[in-house]
Amino acid sequence: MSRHKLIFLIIAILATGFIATSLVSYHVSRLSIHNAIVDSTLPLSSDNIYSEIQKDLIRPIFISSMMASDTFLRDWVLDGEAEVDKISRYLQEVQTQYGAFVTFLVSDRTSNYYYGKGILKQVKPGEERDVWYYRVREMQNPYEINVDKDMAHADALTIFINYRVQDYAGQYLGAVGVGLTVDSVQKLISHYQERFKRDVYFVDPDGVIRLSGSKQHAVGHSMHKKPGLAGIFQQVLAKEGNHGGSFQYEDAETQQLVNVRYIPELHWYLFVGQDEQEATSDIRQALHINLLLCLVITAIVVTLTHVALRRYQDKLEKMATTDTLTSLPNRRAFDVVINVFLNENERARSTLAFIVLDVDHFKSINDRLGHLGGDHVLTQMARTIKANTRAADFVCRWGGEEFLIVMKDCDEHNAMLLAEKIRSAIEHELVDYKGTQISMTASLGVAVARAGEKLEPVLERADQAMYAAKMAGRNQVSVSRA
Ligand SMILES: Nc1nc2c(ncn2[C@@H]2O[C@H](COP(=O)(O)OP(=O)(O)OP(=O)(O)O)[C@@H](O)[C@H]2O)c(=O)[nH]1
Repeated sequence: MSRHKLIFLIIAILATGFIATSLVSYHVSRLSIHNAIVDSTLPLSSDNIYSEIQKDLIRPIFISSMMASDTFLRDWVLDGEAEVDKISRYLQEVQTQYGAFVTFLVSDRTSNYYYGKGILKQVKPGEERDVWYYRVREMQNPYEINVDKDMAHADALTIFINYRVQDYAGQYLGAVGVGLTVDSVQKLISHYQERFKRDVYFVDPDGVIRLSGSKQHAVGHSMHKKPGLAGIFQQVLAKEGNHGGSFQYEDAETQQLVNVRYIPELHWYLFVGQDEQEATSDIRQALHINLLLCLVITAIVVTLTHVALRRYQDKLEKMATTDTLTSLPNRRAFDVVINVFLNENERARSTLAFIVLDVDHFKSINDRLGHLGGDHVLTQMARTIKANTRAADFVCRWGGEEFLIVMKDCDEHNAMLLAEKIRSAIEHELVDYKGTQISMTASLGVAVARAGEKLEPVLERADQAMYAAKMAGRNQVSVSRA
């Protein structure tokens, strides 16, 4: 497998592994957040809001019950409702004492609606605004909670506790009670909205939003005009017992989760919603960081692998093309570079010279010093040749005790000069081996490549020249003339 293919495979394996694990963990976290919101977070918020509302309503119920059983109030009605001042002062007093928004009394006998400032009006059976009174009059329960507009306070939306008043014999006398502004509920909604980043709003059975802390679900908007919510509202209404539940819908391409609960005291539905996208923004950020880390890790692994492979390959190439004894390039290295030399030579229309060098009587050196001694002499010989050639010349170990020198841009005359220089250097050098001084000679054959001449013939000529030098008595240079 090529290095590039291997690196591509590593990238593919790492990227697939990293992306798969990141995506799987993202989806698992998202699912668990989704389930947590649907199963516990939203129902819990809804429970909390509901219990806060109930808590807020207990005090006014208690005040209303106290008023309904008050002997002064009942006696005043039974005594013919004389001196309106007295009852309005009473109502005013209760209002300031207990911090109620409004206090009222409706007498069944006179139909008068009393409040802190006197008589507000008279209730009438056909009046839409007075429907509540006739409902209270007929009801079995001692009180009801009703959300309505308060006429005494410019039709402000008010939560009324309507308590039945009876005389000492249990005969119905009228209705009494207090009203609370919906401000406290509104504050509660805003508090939840800000603290838990949830949409909190109340919807009446007609689908109109009555109280809201959410900008998207403003007061007065209708559920039926909201594409995702309309269906949910229908489902809630269709459910038996008005129990509500958890739902989800798409809104402006984001997934919305909502919990709906019926608040019997208000006859409204409490909606607590959450944008799933917003709730999962942290894990989405974590996914992006994960993917970025994966990218960085993949890049590091790939770079390290590339560098390691490159070094290993270079080392292998060097090992394959270097002679281990002399550290000179070997014949394989010659095969690689010679084509480059030949091409360059042809392009430059220059001359390429070859020198084949063979150590004289090397067998006898081996015999005398042993094989290791022979190796030592060969290593030394390589150094001497290298020391007497230019950096641009190519020197390699050609075979056993044979060396080849290739010189670019070199004519026969210069090749002969160099060969002679090397021969002389070898002749005058004494190699020390374990205290024994060894002198050597070498025979060299020179051949210069003719224009267009192939490699084999010129090498053969250099070889023949070297043999000629041997034949002529060794320790000399011979040239093969083309
Ligand atoms: N120590 C050592 N000996 C080698 C190596 N390679 C070849 N030889 C020996 O070099 C010797 C070459 O001997 P011959 O080819 O007979 O030639 P020669 O003794 O040099 O005689 P002429 O070339 O005729 O001057 C052989 O005995 C080889 O075994 C090597 O790497 N190390």
